Amino acid sequence: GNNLRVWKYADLLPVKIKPISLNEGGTPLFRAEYLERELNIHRIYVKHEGLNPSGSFKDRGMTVGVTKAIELGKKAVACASTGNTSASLAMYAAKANLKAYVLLPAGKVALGKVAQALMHNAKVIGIKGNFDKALELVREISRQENFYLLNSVNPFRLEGQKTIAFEIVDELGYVPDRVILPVGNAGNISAIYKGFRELKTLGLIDSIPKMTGIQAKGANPIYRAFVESKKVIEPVTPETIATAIRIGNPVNARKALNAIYESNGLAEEVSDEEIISAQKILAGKEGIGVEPASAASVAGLIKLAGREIDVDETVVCITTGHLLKDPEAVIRACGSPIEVPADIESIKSVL
Ligand SMILES: Cc1ncc(COP(=O)(O)O)c(/C=C/C(=O)C(=O)O)c1O
Repeated sequence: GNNLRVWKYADLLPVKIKPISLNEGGTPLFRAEYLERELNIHRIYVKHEGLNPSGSFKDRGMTVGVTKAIELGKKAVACASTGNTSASLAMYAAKANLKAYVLLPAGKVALGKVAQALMHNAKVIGIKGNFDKALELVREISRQENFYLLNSVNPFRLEGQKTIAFEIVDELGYVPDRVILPVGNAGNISAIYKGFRELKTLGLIDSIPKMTGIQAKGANPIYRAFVESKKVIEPVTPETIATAIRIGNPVNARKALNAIYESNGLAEEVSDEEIISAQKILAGKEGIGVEPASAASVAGLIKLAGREIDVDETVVCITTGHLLKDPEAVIRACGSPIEVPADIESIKSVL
């Protein structure tokens, strides 16, 4: 079997059979020393979920969700996706010998994610519409075709993702003051909050971190609801280079706003420029390579430092996806490599 990681917490996961597992979870909690110095904040950790088998945190939800599909005798699984859910679904469905169907917003999914969904043998369908439309369609198609729907409307996805909270407490040995993460469909912030709430109910911890959700300025319905202290959102037409969180009508908005309010947390928005700047700092100064949407958590940290975040806080930023997911975004941000004649002089002229 696997070396336990997510399934170390099997007693808190709603699955009876042997799990479909690819060694998901157990991701590192890196100390962000450059950012601590720059922002003058006591402790900053980065939990790099890009180091999961498919390169994103989605694997935690899929190991539980796909195992549940087997338990329920399903023959096919499906999802709509901005990319990472589809990559993870395809990978776990392959392991489980299940048919996988994914709907993607055509032309708006990072190349690495499409490559994964294709090679892991999913039926990959691009629709001429946004993620929100794709989700609406895949819910109807799954009903008609009896596919097991594995978007985060499926509670078993959130059960797996709550293990992020368990690992943070296990690794730190205490509860951090704040957890900062990017928010798109808002499943992850809801799941992590649930994890902390369960630990508190079990008497294993006595405080809960301030859940701090970061959205792209162009896809910010939860941020807008938060600033107006609302419990429901107004959908927006999403636009951001952080295509993983290019979502206008998050299905878990109510749970996410509840998590933010109950934990005395907050929501913040960051521009595409702030996201790319944070992506470069993480890679160039901390050695942590993430895709644009993941860097939103650190862009939010930078924006909130000195304003909402106290200097003596211990903060955990969740970076949700690996840099390799979106190589084209890197070329756009850094430019292409310089090309020179193959001789010493030419090389020395550009060092
Ligand atoms: C890298 C990355 N960072 C953050 C998010 C936001 O998490 P949620 O707020 O739980 O949605 C996603 C989400 C991706 C999808 O929604 C999908 O793959 O369909 C992501 O891939």
